[in-house]
Amino acid sequence: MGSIDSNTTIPILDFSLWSSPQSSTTTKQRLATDLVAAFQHSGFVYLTNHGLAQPSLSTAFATSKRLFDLTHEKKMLAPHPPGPEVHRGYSWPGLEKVSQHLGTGDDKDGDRKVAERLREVSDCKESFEIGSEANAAQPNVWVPEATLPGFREWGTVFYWECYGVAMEILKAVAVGLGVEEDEFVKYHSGLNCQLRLLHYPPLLAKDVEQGRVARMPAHSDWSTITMLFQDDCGGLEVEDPSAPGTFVAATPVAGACVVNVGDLLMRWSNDHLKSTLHRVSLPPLADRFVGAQRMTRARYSIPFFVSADPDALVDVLPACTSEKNPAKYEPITQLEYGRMRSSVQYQKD
Ligand SMILES: O=C(O)CCC(=O)C(=O)O
Ligand SMILES: [Fe+2]
Repeated sequence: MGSIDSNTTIPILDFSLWSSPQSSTTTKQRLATDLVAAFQHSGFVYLTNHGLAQPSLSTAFATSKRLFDLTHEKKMLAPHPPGPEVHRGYSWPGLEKVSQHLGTGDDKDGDRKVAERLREVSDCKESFEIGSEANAAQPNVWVPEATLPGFREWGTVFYWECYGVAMEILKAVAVGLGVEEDEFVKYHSGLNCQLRLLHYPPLLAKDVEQGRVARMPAHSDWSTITMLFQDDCGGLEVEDPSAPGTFVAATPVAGACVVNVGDLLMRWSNDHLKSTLHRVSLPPLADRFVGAQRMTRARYSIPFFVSADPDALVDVLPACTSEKNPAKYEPITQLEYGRMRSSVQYQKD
């Protein structure tokens, strides 16, 4: 499981140094260099003044709560379609893990036992996935308007707000790597990003302490980058790439967006930028467990996965290679890459 090292910090950068119209070229360049350095060393950064206004974020969290407060039956009016192809709509607690485990097919008895065990821990998280309305391959699955008025409109507008900020971040990454500002943006029309609402319901402290439940196990993201908004609960932990097995608490920083490198950008940059393992564990403070049946508090988070267009050809940037460090990867389209990753995911454990 590894230990937690709270002394190691994830850098905090003021993104207005990049995006403000008053910023000089030198200031922008410095921010871009610092951003790339953070992505190179930790794979994670906090951005303050990222450009998403506080009222918009407050509305996003309030909307997420309105959604998850609906009854199970109402949320199930927008179910995540079965199978690995389409990631849209509502995933009820336990679905994602169970379907991963049941996908292997070659050890039915083992699969069943794992699934049963996971059902016992089924309250670990629920999620709702939203994409671009233009993405015909991944059609959105909406809760009916009468059930959750305004949800569809909010989701559509917020998706594009996140996209706008993401493109500024990708421009800064490009400049920090010494390539054309639009090097990544040109492959990200916004068609293929994914907005996820996450709710981690309260857990019984003793179940957690005895290791029967987890919130989200360690993983890396498949995206180019991920932007993550989290409430003040805490629990996100990030592996220190220089000390594998050591996880650092990504403590909530008020108003900041956590941004991390995904696997696709790691490949694009010839492993120069790190797609770091991260997980959601328990809120760290003892005072968040209260009462006789001590429970952890609930947690809400909102990741926005910034993904390249399906036909984007992801080829290692020459700027990230040298004679001593040639390209480690063949060119691959985002679509092929995604397929390769989901087939591996469905085979493993
Ligand atoms: O909830 C969080 O803070 C992290 C979520 C996450 O890592 C993911 O959805 O990939
Ligand atoms: Fe993640």
